Parts: sequence; C-alpha cells; structure tokens
Amino acid sequence: MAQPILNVRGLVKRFGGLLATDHVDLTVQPGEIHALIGPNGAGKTTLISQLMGELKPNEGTVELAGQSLDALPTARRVGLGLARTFQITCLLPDYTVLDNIALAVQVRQGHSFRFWKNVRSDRSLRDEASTFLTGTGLEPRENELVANLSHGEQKQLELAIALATQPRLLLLDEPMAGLGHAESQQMIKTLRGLKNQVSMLLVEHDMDAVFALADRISVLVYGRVIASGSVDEIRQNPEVRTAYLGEGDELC
Ligand SMILES: Nc1ncnc2c1ncn2[C@@H]1O[C@H](COP(=O)(O)OP(=O)(O)OP(=O)(O)O)[C@@H](O)[C@H]1O
Repeated sequence: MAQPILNVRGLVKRFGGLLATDHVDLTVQPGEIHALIGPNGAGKTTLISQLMGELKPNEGTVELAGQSLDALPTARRVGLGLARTFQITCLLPDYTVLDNIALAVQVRQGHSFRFWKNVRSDRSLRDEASTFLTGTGLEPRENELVANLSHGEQKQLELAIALATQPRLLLLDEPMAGLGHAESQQMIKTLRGLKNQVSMLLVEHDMDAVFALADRISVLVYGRVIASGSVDEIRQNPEVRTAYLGEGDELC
C-alpha cells in the first residue's frame, strides 16, 4: 500500500480528567476521503485541532506524507499542505468573496497580513483567486460581500479558501452543518469533484453525505476509535450500531 498522506499514532489529548482523544490511530491514504464520525463530544474537533497544531497533544505522533509534524507550529503545517475548514464559518464578512480567497492566496505565497491592501488591486492575485471558485457555484457572486451570502454559500467559500492554500490534505469539520437539502447536494458534488485533487479527512454527522463520499470510515466514541473500515463494514458493525446509534437504529 502507498505511504499514507496522514499517519496518526497514539494521539492523546487530556482536558483535566477528560480524555478527549484516547490513543487515536488513524491513516488517510492518498486520494482518499476518510470520514470520521461519532456522537457529539466524541473528540472529532479536538483531533482536527491537534492535527493542525492548534492544540498540543499530550502523547502521540502525526506525520504528513512521512514527515513528522510534531514539533511544527500551525503555519508550517499549512506550508507543508494541511488545511482545515471550521464547523462554524470563519470569514471576513465586510470583504467580498474574491477578497477573502485572494487573502488566502497571498498568505500561501508567503506575504504577511500587513500587505493585504494588495488583495484589492493586484490583478494576478485576483485572477488566481477566481480559479478557486470554479465548481463551487459561487462564480457569479465573486464581488458580493460575505455578509450577504447564504449560510450554504459561506460554507462553499470556506472550502474555496482552504483550497487556495493548495493543500495535500483537507480537514473538513462538518461541511454540511446547517445546510438545506439543495445546499448539501451542491457540497457533496463539490467535494466529489475534488477527490482526485486532494485527500480529505471528513468529520460529518450527515450520514447520507458520509455514505455518498467516504472511501473509508472511522468511528470515534469517547475519544477512542472503535471501528475503521469500508462503508459496508461500518454499516454492518454491531459495536458501531450500539455505541453510535443506539440498539435497533438503522445506520442510514
Ligand atoms: N478547550 C477545552 N477544554 C475542556 N474541554 C474541552 C475543550 N475542548 C473540548 N472539550 C471537551 O472534549 C470533548 C470532545 O469535544 P469535541 O468538541 O472535540 O467533540 P466533537 O466530537 O467534535 O463534538 P461535536 O460533534 O459536538 O462537534 C468534549 O467533552 C468537550 O466538552
């Protein structure tokens, strides 16, 4: 098997007496969409924050394409190809769609936020930024202020911003959260279209989306990975049904 793009071994995060992640082992293969599911409070967001270097683990190791990230701050991890989206969108509301993406392009190019006036005047920066709108459905909205976007459009924009850093691995924290049916379908289509471009770790509660997108699924309960496997293996796993859904519930 190819070298995993992400290799997590024995990752632990304690908050006082609470084990938010409990010796988590996880791999994401190149080109894979690996879904991470689990009940509220299972530790999914905590795990993503540890991968990004926003939270320091108590134990364990994280490698991106064979390179250890353990001693690296978040900015270096982004430089090596990690990007995340957030459960609650994190955008600049008084700037346009294109401004928000151009800023991410500029940061990737190594410029500091202090020079960000260029974002509104630099033609090549704006041209490059607009390429990340392709397939998001936001193309006609590039000059709209973020504050005027729907929730679904903001989620699409957040994804475009993450892509503008040209990641090798995208960590998606509930991209479907708060979306209506049509918006969820658009997001599924967008993510499917990205599959050959970037590997993904997809944290998601919407099981229709998970089953539509995932190559493999890992199930986190009380900080522990209780199962990992193909969609069919996870659908049929009795421990997953009991721990995650409750006895007798259908996993779909
Ligand atoms: N900064 C923190 N300080 C103390 N406890 C925390 C902190 N962050 C998270 N926790 C706790 O760690 C556990 C895991 O939380 P986390 O947000 O990672 O779960 P989650 O699986 O992402 O949940 P959800 O699906 O609701 O987003 C929870 O019990 C939460 O209350």
